[in-house]
Amino acid sequence: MEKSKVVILAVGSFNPPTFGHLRMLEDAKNSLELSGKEVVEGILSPVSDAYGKSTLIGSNHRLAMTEAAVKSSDWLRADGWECSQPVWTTTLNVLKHHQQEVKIRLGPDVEVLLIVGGDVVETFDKYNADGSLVWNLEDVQEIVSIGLVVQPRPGSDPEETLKNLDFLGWTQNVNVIASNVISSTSLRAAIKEHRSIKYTTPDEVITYIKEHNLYE
Ligand SMILES: Nc1ncnc2c1ncn2[C@@H]1O[C@H](COP(=O)(O)OP(=O)(O)OP(=O)(O)O)[C@@H](O)[C@H]1O
Ligand SMILES: NC(=O)c1ccc[n+]([C@@H]2O[C@H](COP(=O)(O)O)[C@@H](O)[C@H]2O)c1
Repeated sequence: MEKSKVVILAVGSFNPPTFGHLRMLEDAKNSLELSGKEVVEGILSPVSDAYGKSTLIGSNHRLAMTEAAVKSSDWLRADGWECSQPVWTTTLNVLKHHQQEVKIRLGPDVEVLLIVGGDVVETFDKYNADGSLVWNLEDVQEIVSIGLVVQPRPGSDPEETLKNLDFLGWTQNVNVIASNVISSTSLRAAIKEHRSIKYTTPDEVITYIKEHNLYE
């Protein structure tokens, strides 16, 4: 049977992009592929300057750095649509934009899944200073019904937030993957199981390991 094809979308500041962002995407790809899906692309979408976070540097720099960050990847790409918008776009609408674009470019059956770190999930039920919710819960519900992948981060407990939201009856559709812990043991295990170790160690080390068939 043909595997279902998916694209993973990561939104955020990328101010600057880090190995943490890139590992999050590699881990999500590994996890989705273990569950029988084919991951055809990963998109990193820097937020527009109009998001208004005081620490944000210009999106021209954040997009250029994100493009540089994915240069050595054969499946990740930076996308400038969101940051070229003059107004801030909600994450649901960024997701919908890519759903439409991917259907045209890669085919009508290719799904787009959002990936976020645990810290973002923790903001799902939080309020802004003006008393409004940070996220519209209907947006979160729609994102989750499409399919959400979460990677916990140190100090975040996304499962607790999801449990609190579970009265809404839809959070079972969230795929919480293992957090990103880098150790030599975890790299040896990943190599044995044919999972990616990219962005855990320099590319030169990965090439050496491959050339010498180490840890197989
Ligand atoms: N090390 C990491 N592990 C898992 N997810 C991560 C990691 N670093 C970033 N992310 C996730 O990547 C997405 C984009 O994050 P963003 O660019 O806002 O980075 P950030 O590290 O949270 O930035 P800042 O420190 O400026 O708030 C978010 O979903 C965030 O949770
Ligand atoms: N309601 C929403 O759609 C919503 C709310 C807060 C953050 N976000 C997104 O989450 C990402 C991370 O934002 P923060 O760096 O503020 O956590 C950004 O891409 C931002 O656009 C979306």
